[in-house]
Amino acid sequence: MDQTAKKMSVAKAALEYIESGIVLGVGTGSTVNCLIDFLPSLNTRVEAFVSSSAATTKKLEELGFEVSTLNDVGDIDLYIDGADEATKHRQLIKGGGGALTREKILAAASRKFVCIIDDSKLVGMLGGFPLPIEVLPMAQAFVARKIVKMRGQPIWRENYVTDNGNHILDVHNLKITNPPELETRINQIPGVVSVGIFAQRPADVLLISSEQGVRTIRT
Ligand SMILES: O=C[C@H](O)[C@H](O)[C@H](O)COP(=O)(O)O
Repeated sequence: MDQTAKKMSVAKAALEYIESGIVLGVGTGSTVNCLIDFLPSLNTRVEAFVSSSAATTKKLEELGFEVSTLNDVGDIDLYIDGADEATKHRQLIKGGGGALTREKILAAASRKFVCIIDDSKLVGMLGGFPLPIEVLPMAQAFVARKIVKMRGQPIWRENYVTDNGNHILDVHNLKITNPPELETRINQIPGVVSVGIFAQRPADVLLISSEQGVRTIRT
């Protein structure tokens, strides 16, 4: 089973969580794109869609779905998104596709967050994947110096601008032994818009696809 097949199978498993009449938050990335491709064949009727990125909005609209803003709908019943890394405690690194800030807002506004990954992303400790941090462009060098003091190696994602007009630092070689604590510490650096550690609001349900099928870890 190749990685695309694993992404499709975990996306399909997430469809079971979509009930009629709900407000559905849709994440960003190749795994979520598989989910979006399944949506037209869904029998249940979603009341409203909220999107975490311009790319996801475009894909939903191309399939004929109307996309609402978070301000329009209030809270989200269910948020489905992928991740770059996940632990069995459902803590995540996200933002490989640069959408971390809007994803974090949607996750925080959701009653239930279902994260869909393939087994290559399940890790014992977060940090093997370079940690994305969205920063205000004028604070980029300042934040980078602060991160170096934390013993990380920040690399500017060149020629990339987020949907919010900001920059991304990808931080290599960080030992994330205490994810919620590091999430707070990085969030407190002036100029940081958000950090790709999702530990204070972890996923409620983690679906992991492998050769053996889809496994569920939940609260
Ligand atoms: O900014 C992007 C998101 O956090 C994605 O959920 C994450 O990068 C995983 O994407 P993919 O499903 O393409 O591996």
